[in-house]
Amino acid sequence: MNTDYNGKNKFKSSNVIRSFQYAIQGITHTLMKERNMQIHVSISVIVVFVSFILKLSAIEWLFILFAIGGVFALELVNTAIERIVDLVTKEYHPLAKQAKDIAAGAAFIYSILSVIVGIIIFLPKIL
Ligand SMILES: Nc1ncnc2c1ncn2[C@@H]1O[C@H](COP(=O)(O)OP(=O)(O)OP(=O)(O)O)[C@@H](O)[C@H]1O
Repeated sequence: MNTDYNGKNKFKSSNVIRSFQYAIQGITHTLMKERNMQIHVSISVIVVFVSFILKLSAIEWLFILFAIGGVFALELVNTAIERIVDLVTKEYHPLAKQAKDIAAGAAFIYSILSVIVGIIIFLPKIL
């Protein structure tokens, strides 16, 4: 294990800027490799564009931004869990399936919630 007696990782960054760079690397990797993330980004661009056109209120913008940010964040966590599972085993294992499916379930629930938020905000304006 790459940890000392304090549980610190020997790869741990001591530099805040470098930590941000690693986070951006993680986001970029997910954007390049995960189809779901690419779909989220495409939909988010359209949603933000429509939000500007429809001149949302500040509260409506907050809901939209939390919906978009939450979906991105959960997709990143979901991808991280997929990577860890694949690191641990390439063989079929029921716990590997549970871990991946539960993480996917979390992302799915937030996506559904975001769609509902979108319907509540946009539908009355469009009708
Ligand atoms: N090692 C494994 N053991 C058992 N089941 C697995 C294992 N790896 C993946 N699975 C299952 O196979 C299915 C497909 O998994 P996969 O890793 O391709 O992710 P996914 O659900 O297609 O997500 P994404 O499209 O985001 O990559 C899921 O139900 C997952 O739980």
